[in-house]
Amino acid sequence: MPVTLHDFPAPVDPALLERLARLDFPTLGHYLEEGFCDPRLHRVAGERKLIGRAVTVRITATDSTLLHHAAGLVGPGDVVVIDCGGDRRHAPLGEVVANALAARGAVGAVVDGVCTDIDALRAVGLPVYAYGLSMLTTKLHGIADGALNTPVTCGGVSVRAGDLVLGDGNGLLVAPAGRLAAVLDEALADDAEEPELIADLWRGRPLGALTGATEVVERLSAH
Ligand SMILES: O=C([O-])CC(=O)C(=O)O
Ligand SMILES: [Mg+2]
Repeated sequence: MPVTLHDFPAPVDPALLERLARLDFPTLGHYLEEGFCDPRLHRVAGERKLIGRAVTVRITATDSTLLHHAAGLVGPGDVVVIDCGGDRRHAPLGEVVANALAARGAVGAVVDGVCTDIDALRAVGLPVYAYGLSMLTTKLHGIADGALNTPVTCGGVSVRAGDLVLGDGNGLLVAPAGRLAAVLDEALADDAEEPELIADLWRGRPLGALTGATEVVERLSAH
C-alpha cells in the first residue's frame, strides 16, 4: 500500500475565524449535533483556545515517518490531526514534533491516540489534544502506508482537510466552515445575552421561567 499525498486545503476566510474566536465554543453545543469528538479526547497541553484549519495525517500504529515529513509542510493557522489507525499505545507527538509544528506557525495538534513528553509539551504552549500519555513512541520505520490530507477519523468524527477544528478545555469540535457559519450569528447573540440571563437568576427569577421550560412542563403535566 503506497503513501498517499494530497494537496493542502484552501485557506479559511479570516473574517470567519475572527468571529469564531470570539465565541464561547460550548454555545455551539446548543445548535449542532455532529462533529463533537469523543470527550475522552481532551486537552493535554496549551491553555489557549484552539481554532484552525485541519491538516490530516494518517499514520500506522508504530511508524510516524509521514508525520515528520508533514511537519515541514504545515503553515500558519494549521491544526494537525493525526489518525494513528486506532493505536492508543505509541505516541507520535512529543516535544520535538510539537516544536516542529509551532515553529511553522501551526496552532495546534490533535492525536487520535496518545502523546508523550508532557512536561516539555506544556512548556511549548501549543494546544495538543490526545486520549492520554505514553512513554512508548512511534519510530521512523518508513512503512509504505499512510496518507496526507485524506479524510481521517479522530475522536469518532470524520475529519477532512480544510475542516475547522475548535477546541478548548471542554473538548473538540470539527466541522466544515459552512456548518459553523450557518449557526454563528445565533450563537454569538446567545453569548451576548447570557450575562443578563445570569443576572436575572441572581435577581431571583427561576431558570425555567426565563428559558420557557416551566411553561412547557406545566403544559405537559396538565390533565
Ligand atoms: O519524535 C517523535 O516522533 C515523538 C517524540 O518523542 C517527540 O516529538 O518528541
Ligand atoms: Mg520526544
